[in-house]
Amino acid sequence: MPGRKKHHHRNGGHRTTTTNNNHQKDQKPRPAKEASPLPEQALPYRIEKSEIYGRYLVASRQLEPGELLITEEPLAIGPCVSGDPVCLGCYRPVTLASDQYRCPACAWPLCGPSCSGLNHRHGHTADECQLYGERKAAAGELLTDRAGPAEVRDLYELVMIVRILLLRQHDPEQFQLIARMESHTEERRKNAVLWQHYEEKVVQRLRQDWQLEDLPAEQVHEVCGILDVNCFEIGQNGSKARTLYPSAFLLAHDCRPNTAHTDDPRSYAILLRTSRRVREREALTLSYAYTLQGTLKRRSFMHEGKLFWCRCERCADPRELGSDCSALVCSACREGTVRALEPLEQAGDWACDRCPHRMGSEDLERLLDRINNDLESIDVHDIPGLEKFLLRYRNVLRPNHYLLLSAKYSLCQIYGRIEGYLLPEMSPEDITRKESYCREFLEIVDILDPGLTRLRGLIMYELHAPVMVLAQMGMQRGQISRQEFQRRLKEVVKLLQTSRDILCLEPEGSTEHAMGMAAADALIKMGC
Ligand SMILES: C[S@@+](CC[C@H](N)C(=O)[O-])C[C@H]1O[C@@H](n2cnc3c(N)ncnc32)[C@H](O)[C@@H]1O
Repeated sequence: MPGRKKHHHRNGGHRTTTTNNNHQKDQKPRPAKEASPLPEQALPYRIEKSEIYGRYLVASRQLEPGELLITEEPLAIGPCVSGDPVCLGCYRPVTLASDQYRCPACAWPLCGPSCSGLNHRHGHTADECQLYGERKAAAGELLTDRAGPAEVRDLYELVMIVRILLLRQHDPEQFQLIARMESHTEERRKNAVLWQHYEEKVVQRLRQDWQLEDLPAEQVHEVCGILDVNCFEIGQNGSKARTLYPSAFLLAHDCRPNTAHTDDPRSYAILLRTSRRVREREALTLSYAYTLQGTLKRRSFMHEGKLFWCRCERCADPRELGSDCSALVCSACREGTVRALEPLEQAGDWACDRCPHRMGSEDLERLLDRINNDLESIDVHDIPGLEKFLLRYRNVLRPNHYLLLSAKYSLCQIYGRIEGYLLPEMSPEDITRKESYCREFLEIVDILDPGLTRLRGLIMYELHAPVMVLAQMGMQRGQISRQEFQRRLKEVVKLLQTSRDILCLEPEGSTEHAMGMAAADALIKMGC
């Protein structure tokens, strides 16, 4: 699957938000109007409330893996907050060059005059275009190739906020569904840096530069909070957007969740399924953070954006449920393993299990940031670069460390798929390398993201090819017995069947669904 730009730990995951409307919270929560058309008593979940989670969903009966729980279109959608400009209609990348097509009325870049998102409620609407057109000098016209990434980011950040504020007048019912979400406004107000950022970049900008003086500052801050706490990051086939969904926002977070979600590339609807069996009354959970990140990073991400400290089983375990994906090699004795002493103490020390060496969490964070920057500077298609990265840090990080796994995941995907490394021209050593990276990665995904999850489906699909090719080579060269060949073939069939079953759950038109179909084809060709 060439074309991925970022390493795995930067991808995937979910983002969510909140509201501070206590009067609304006290009402009996009801599924939103766009939620499943099933009558309330037939829904596979119900809404509960707790001191810790606030509102959250629990299974109303035992649920089997792969059950579709929620499918609903977004209440609001907009570009992600990043320095990368996208089309306001379909969220695919655009440039800011002078020859980039732009909306004739408001001057924001678009992919082209026939973009499917033009005049569409999930894209660039006439209401938004009119407002931006009136503020051309404060918005669209600033988006040129002279604009730096921070300027571009600041302008794109405004889009979804403005879209939600426009709903106030144009669709008050829809706006109310968003306003009932958690915003954590009071806690956010106490964070001076965060509050100031939104005050300057959003509130003042909209009220002064955009001359929207009538916008109440409080309401704008509320919307910013709702977005930070409840947004999902979605996208297929190159498009990237953030969305608010009417019911899916209610799911609580867990770092080893029991649901998985994907989105329809045409309607942007979320499809949320159980990834494994869920007992009646068990909380339905998804991961707000990137599954393949270490505890320190996941917890600080959730604390900064979602305003809570995660205390799930994985976060509480220094070995992260046996995955050890935050473990380091001891820099003093070179033999022991360094792990958090008290993982739920964010500022607590990390210690070696063999010698008295200790490390403060701030030093550790600095070290991890440095290694992360190193990884990010390597192109995801640069096989020698990624291999060197693995060598450079093998005496610093344990093999399952999330930063090494991230590089290994990129390698799993590109070995066998790019020029110079296509399977027929790869050496048996390189094919074996692809196989072992896939196996190492799968072992960890089986622990941290088990069941019917996209990551498992993708990695199993990647693994079937080297197992098959090496089995054929071994047989041709007389290196393995017929019995061993049959055993390996059986594994290939199992891998293809599971990846087909997982990836065919992805929406039609997505790359993953196409891979699921390729797995199904391969099985037919093998007579299975
Ligand atoms: C997307 S909202 C979920 C719905 C929210 N509980 C509500 O009542 O609107 C995310 C918020 O739920 C709470 N939350 C979700 N998962 C949690 C967890 N594992 N531990 C503590 N709080 C959690 C936090 O307040 C978080 O900011």
